[in-house]
Amino acid sequence: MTSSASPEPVVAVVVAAGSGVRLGAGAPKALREIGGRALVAHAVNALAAGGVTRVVVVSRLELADDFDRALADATIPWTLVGGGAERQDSVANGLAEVARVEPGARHVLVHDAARPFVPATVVAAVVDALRAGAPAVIPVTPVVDTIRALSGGPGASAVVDRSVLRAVQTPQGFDLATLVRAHQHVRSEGLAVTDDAMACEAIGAAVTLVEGSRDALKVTDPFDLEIAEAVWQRRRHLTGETR
Ligand SMILES: Nc1ccn([C@@H]2O[C@H](COP(=O)(O)OP(=O)(O)OP(=O)(O)O)[C@@H](O)[C@H]2O)c(=O)n1
Ligand SMILES: C[C@](O)(CO)[C@H](O)COP(=O)(O)O
Repeated sequence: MTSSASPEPVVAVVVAAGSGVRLGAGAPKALREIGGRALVAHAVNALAAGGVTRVVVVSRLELADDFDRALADATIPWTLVGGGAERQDSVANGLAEVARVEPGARHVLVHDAARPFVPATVVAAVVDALRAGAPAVIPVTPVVDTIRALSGGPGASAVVDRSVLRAVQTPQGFDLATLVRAHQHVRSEGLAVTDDAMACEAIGAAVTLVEGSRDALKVTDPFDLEIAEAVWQRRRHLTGETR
């Protein structure tokens, strides 16, 4: 007799509560539109295409009505919670909501709304590695430029071996209990982390790397928005999607 149990839910926290300072004046970054759809909606749909079944979107609550409209036709269920002063605080708020809406979840992804076009294959690779038992999984891409580290006096620098460097992306995937414990540790120790894998490493969890994609670029400044538009145009012509 084979089990017909449905696969376990895969929940994601989508962090969208940043100020978008580097992007400059205009609509909040997560609500900027490409192809008539907000970046946060593209990000949620990208996660759904990779197997995510529910999302908790962490936003600036004063923008809740705008997020409701932006996510009205999202392809999976979502709930909205308020963000915090730093990205790690927003993640912590999202994790608290995950415990409320999906109490049985064992795994969680954390994704930047600022990475709207992560390919489904990358999302699926993160989920697969989690299901294979990894406590923390991050997508990474090679570094393509020659890199120098600033060192010593003014103008001093030294080349760094780029073959051992990787650029880290999201969605990052975690054993949920591990990530919750990691964020408790970060908060109690007053640590600042720029991603959630750092938090898990701080409590000794091993971090597994999977192949990322340049399509998963983070929209940080106006140039990135132009690149993201080009990624969307390419996808639109390949898939015929109109939005
Ligand atoms: N307090 C914060 C800060 C960031 N983020 C989210 O974390 C992701 C990555 O952050 P970043 O690209 O730095 O976005 P911003 O912080 O908005 O950008 P900036 O630093 O230019 O203000 C974004 O989706 C952003 O919305 C968040 O939810 N809460
Ligand atoms: C989480 C992240 O996208 C991984 O590269 C990155 O650390 C976010 O940094 P930001 O300064 O909050 O954009």
